[in-house]
Amino acid sequence: MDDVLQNIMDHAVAVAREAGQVVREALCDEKQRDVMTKSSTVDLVTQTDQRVEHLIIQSVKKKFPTHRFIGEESVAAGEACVLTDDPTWIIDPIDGTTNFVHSFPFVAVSIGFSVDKKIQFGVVYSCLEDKMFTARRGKGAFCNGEPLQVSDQEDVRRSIIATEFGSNRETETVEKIFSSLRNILNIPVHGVRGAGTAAVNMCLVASGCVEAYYEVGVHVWDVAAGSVIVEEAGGVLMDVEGGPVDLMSRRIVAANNGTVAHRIVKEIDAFSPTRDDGRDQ
Ligand SMILES: O=P(O)(O)OC[C@@]1(O)O[C@H](CO)[C@@H](O)[C@@H]1O
Ligand SMILES: [Mg+2]
Ligand SMILES: [Mg+2]
Repeated sequence: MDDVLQNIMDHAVAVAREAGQVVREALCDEKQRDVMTKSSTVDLVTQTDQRVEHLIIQSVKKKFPTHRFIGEESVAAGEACVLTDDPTWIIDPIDGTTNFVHSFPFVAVSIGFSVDKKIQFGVVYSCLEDKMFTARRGKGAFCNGEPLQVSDQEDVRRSIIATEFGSNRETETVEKIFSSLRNILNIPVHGVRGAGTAAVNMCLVASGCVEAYYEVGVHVWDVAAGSVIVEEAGGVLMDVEGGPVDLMSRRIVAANNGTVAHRIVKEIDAFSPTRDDGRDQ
């Protein structure tokens, strides 16, 4: 299985690079950034998202015809979002579509690969920075081939915390997001940041320049690849209420260590969006 998995991962890296090239080219063409909307007027999608997901899935199907897929835009088009024990590619063709539309320079192709419902490897290609983040379970995390290591900071007061505001603008949700943010700022922490993509935020944790990232409202395709990259860089994952993380729950804390993660959890005003797999929370 070892060599087989490496072969699959090599293909993921190659197709992520190819997809990133398409995204970079599309950035120069207004038409390919024309905006459509999904769950809300600020949940954006472009034909480039759809084109890139199609490219990745077709390329994988040719080489690995029995594998399954969970792709953001396929799910938006009505496909089921179900994780089975079968080999499954979990794809966000463009993580940071809003950034892409505005040429804000953090845009990633995110590919996680799961077997037995466990993420085996993750590939995040931050294509405008030309940074290829990779991690295979048990084999370490890398950026452009250089090993990654989380920050050794234990004191949340000396930390940078990353989060996002998401695309749900219902009053109650916005209130909760700001309540968590206020609590965390008031700890106080050195700063709060957000790249506009969950995948890149997680790679920033893995790289050691951000101590923790948390968000309620992410989807499995935003965080599948990043989850193994964080863990392989020495970090930890947990639910926003401190229990074990569940990638379908749309809630995540990714941190450099348990001390920082648990401290952040204390300040999060948690809520439970509808799960990606439609099961009860
Ligand atoms: O829609 P996209 O561009 O793939 O996802 C981007 C994003 O909005 O999704 C997450 C919330 O769903 C955020 O972390 C992130 O900023
Ligand atoms: Mg995304
Ligand atoms: Mg996306």
